[in-house]
Amino acid sequence: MEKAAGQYRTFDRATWSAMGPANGTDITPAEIERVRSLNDKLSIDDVRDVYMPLVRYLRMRRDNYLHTEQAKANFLGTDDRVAPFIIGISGSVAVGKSTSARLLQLLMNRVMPDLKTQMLTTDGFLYPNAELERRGIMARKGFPESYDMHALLQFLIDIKLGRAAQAPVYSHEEYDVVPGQFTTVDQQDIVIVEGINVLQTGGDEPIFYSDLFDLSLYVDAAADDIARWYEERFYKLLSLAKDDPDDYYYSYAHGDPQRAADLCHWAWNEVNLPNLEEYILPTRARADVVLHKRADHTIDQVSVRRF
Ligand SMILES: Nc1ncnc2c1ncn2[C@@H]1O[C@H](COP(=O)(O)OP(=O)(O)O)[C@@H](O)[C@H]1O
Ligand SMILES: CC(C)(COP(=O)(O)O)[C@@H](O)C(=O)NCCC(=O)O
Repeated sequence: MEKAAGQYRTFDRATWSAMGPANGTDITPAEIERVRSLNDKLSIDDVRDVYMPLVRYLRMRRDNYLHTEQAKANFLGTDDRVAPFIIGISGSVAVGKSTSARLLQLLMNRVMPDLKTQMLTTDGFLYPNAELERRGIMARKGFPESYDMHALLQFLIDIKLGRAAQAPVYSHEEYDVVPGQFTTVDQQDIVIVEGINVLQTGGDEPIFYSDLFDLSLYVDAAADDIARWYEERFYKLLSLAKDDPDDYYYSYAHGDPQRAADLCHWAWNEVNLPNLEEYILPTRARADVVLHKRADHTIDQVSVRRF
């Protein structure tokens, strides 16, 4: 699905940055390092020019949501606590969604200390490898059918109903879901959910799972740039894995370099790129805000959806 003509207003970085707060940001280089993913790039200028105006925009949208929900409750005569505001962050594998998600959590907690903001990823809802093997879809990890969409939908519904909700945890090092490990979301005001599938509809479920998101962001870049970032990250991960026998990449880090190169090539060309083209990019036109990255990972354009 291409963006409809006029559907978005696109701002270059200088114009967008003027919408930020006058006093910039007090984020420190150490905090930036803490949220930055391996091989991603993030600077204080990026925080000031792109993310501070974005946090202002998200805050305005959440304030409006709160007013609408309170007005609805008054009209209906209910005294329900306003449900958490759920923000989704989507985009390709290796585009840097996690950096954006962790940074937004940090900034929102800083700018709105009276509100509780939590961030989590959807990869915990991937079926465990044993189940992917049983279904014969091990080479489809990340595609819609590799997620337990029913569980993910129920998780988001529980959050909206104000119940304590538990998300399973995925380990990239083990390349599998970790048995018995969970992240709990309870009584938050804002929940940031990051994953390649957050703008998808959710298969045969009665409600569109994407409808549970109150606002969505899409991190966008040219596929050739993301392919290069994926490869650079792959070799950094390989180097980090060489001293850890439990890491999925350990045997690749020590074996024939061609075997490692083949894995990298296969994972991008046969799994992550087709997934981007067939299932992730087509959802971009539903995002409320699109952050576009250049080849050097810096954001040069911000598009805000008008309708
Ligand atoms: N094999 C791996 N081992 C350790 N960490 C990984 C591995 N693959 C990805 N990651 C990390 O997991 C996070 C999510 O990666 P990914 O799903 O590709 O999305 P994105 O790059 O858009 O955040 C990133 O922080 C990335 O650095
Ligand atoms: C776990 C992933 C599907 C990403 O999931 P996400 O956190 O974006 O929901 C992806 O990182 C992955 O493992 N893809 C399979 C092919 C590969 O090894 O890259």
